[in-house]
Amino acid sequence: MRLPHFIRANVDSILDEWEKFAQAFKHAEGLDQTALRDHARGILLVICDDLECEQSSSERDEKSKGRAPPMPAETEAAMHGLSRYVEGFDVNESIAEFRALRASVLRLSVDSLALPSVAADDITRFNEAIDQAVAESLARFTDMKERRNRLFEALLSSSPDLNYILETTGAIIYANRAFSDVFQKIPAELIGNDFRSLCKPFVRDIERQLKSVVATRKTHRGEMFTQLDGGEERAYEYLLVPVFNPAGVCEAVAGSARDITERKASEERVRRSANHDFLTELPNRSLFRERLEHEIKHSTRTGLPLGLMFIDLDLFKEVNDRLGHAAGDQMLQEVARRISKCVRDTDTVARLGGDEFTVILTDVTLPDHIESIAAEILDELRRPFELAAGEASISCSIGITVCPGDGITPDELVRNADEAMYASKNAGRNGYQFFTVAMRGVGSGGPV
Ligand SMILES: Nc1nc2c(ncn2[C@@H]2O[C@H](COP(=O)(O)OP(=O)(O)OP(=O)(O)O)[C@@H](O)[C@H]2O)c(=O)[nH]1
Repeated sequence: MRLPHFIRANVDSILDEWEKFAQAFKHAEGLDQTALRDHARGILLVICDDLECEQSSSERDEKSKGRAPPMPAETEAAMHGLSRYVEGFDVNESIAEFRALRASVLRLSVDSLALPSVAADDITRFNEAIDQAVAESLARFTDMKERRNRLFEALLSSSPDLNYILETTGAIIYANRAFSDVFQKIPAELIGNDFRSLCKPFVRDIERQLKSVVATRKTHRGEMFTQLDGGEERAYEYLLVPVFNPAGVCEAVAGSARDITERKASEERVRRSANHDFLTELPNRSLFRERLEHEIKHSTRTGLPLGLMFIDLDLFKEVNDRLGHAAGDQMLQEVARRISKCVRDTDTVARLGGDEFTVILTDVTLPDHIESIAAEILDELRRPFELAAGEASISCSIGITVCPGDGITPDELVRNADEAMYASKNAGRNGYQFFTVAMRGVGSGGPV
């Protein structure tokens, strides 16, 4: 009996035997019998057709050297390679399927005593045909794999994010274009380099995080601010992700980093605009309240008094009326600068709105300190203002209260300073007054 006839007559038994083996593959899980068997049956039948054709001695020679005549585009074996790629098989599993198929055919043909009558030539040709099928299947499989690699490479290369893969020791396995651009290299130059040697400014952090990702097997997320390319400082958010081999061992760490400098700057602008006055860039009313509460607690803790000043420009309306609103704005900006110059960085100058400013003086060790700053502010504001629309002069009225002497809550202190400022206006402007109990209820007393 010829081998092709044996295979055709026993194809189901051969496939039953083969299937027991093929089902054990990790990636065969979830595949039904039809999907698993389809190509195996097809491949066997194609081989049978081939064995049944006469073969010249030169064809036999070529085939035995692995040079079969060119096949049509999609042979059954090539389709097998494509399916196995899509189903997620690995190369070894794919090759093992063919070995098992060969073994099943040969063993069953021996067991059923068909062998003595099977022509030796059929066996040789069968082996060659199986080798040919392996080659076709693998060619298609690797073709797909290479294509996928090419596409992933294109995807990663075109990404503006920095993408890279590291050995667990820190050596670079892969770096995309954005990553290598930052270090002013081409990607190939980076392969094999130790990642830590590129990132000197934060080498300790990276070393610690790399170890931790490998040890904990968990993704690490972080943000860093650095001058990676020696230029201006930039902000990055980054991920370090452990990559596991099929045995579950962490074999590499995949990293990506995104430049978030612009986003951070815009968040900072939003944060500032919520807390700062647009015109003068000083803290606004809400930040002033927050700082005052904070400084009262600080004063209670340290036992050092705190001074609060309310400053209102005198007859500011006349500047607006004479030189225009824009000139008034310019004066308010300059007033903010001049007041800020009179105090320490740790003090707070705020604009509550209109022509009203406040100053929180912290850690007042000498009682005279507040008075001398008030005098300095008065002097500063008395100096003429060179505005775009012309020269202008102004003065201001200042009300002062002290914590804990005059009060210990924000509301009390604000009311006191406001009333003292009104007392100063009433006393003829261009001066300062400390709060006294006698002033209570005389000023505007509005809430701040
Ligand atoms: N240019 C400009 N003017 C403002 C702004 N906010 C408020 N003003 C003006 O500031 C002036 C404040 O006037 P008031 O404080 O009521 O009175 P004043 O003229 O300063 O007089 P006294 O406070 O009584 O000394 C008003 O004319 C407002 O229109 C601003 O952002 N820019």
